[in-house]
Amino acid sequence: MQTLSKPDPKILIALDFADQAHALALVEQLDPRQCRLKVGKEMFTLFGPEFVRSLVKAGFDVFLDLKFHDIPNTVANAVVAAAELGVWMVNVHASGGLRMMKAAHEALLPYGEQAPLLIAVTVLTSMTDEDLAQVGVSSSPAEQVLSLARLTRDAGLDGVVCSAQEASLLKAELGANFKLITPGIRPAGSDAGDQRRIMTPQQALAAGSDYLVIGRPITLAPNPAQVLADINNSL
Ligand SMILES: O=c1ccn([C@@H]2O[C@H](COP(=O)(O)O)[C@@H](O)[C@H]2O)c(=O)[nH]1
Repeated sequence: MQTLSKPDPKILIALDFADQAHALALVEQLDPRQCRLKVGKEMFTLFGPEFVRSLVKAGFDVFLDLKFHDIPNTVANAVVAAAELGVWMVNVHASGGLRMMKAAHEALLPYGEQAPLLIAVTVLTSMTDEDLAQVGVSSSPAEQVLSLARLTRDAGLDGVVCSAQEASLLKAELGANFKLITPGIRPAGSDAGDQRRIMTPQQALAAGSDYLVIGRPITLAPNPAQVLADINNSL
């Protein structure tokens, strides 16, 4: 008997809306086999866990992008709370340190196969050399991303958030199974906005990104479902 493998959509749509009805109108046009959804700080703060549960109930894999950064005990309890929501992926800040990341990883072990993927943010895709220098980091973004990605791997996490510009370096250094989630994706000709380390969807996938986070180029488009379909077809 032939077994059908579960679809593994590469695009994670960042739902960054101040209005829940607007977000849900977009979600209704989407198919969980074609994309996953990302809920970040804006929508979680406005609409809370109930909003996340409604997306999970509608059949979507949800990346809860709250970037936890706190003492180990607090972060461990926060990722457990995320697991209880049934999300597919959750994240912490790698700069919270090795002990913090290990505590988060260990807190999810009782969930076994049901645990969400646990990843760590390295250097925000909005940041340049100059931004890093202003917060006391003298390394380049690529050096800092690699150093934090190694720490993340040592803590036992599943992967990192980085820019696609660092993807080929990280795949070569950390191996194929260490997942790379890359925001800062901009289809050719679209506005970079506040993002600085950007790549097109096609370049990002070729460089080794596992999942592409795309927000405004899809959500602000007149026909978001068509833009999603066009990007998926181009990959
Ligand atoms: O380094 C990071 C980490 C997270 N993000 C988030 O991704 C989306 C990107 O949205 P766009 O509209 O495509 O710029 C957004 O929710 C960020 O909070 C990131 O951009 N960079």
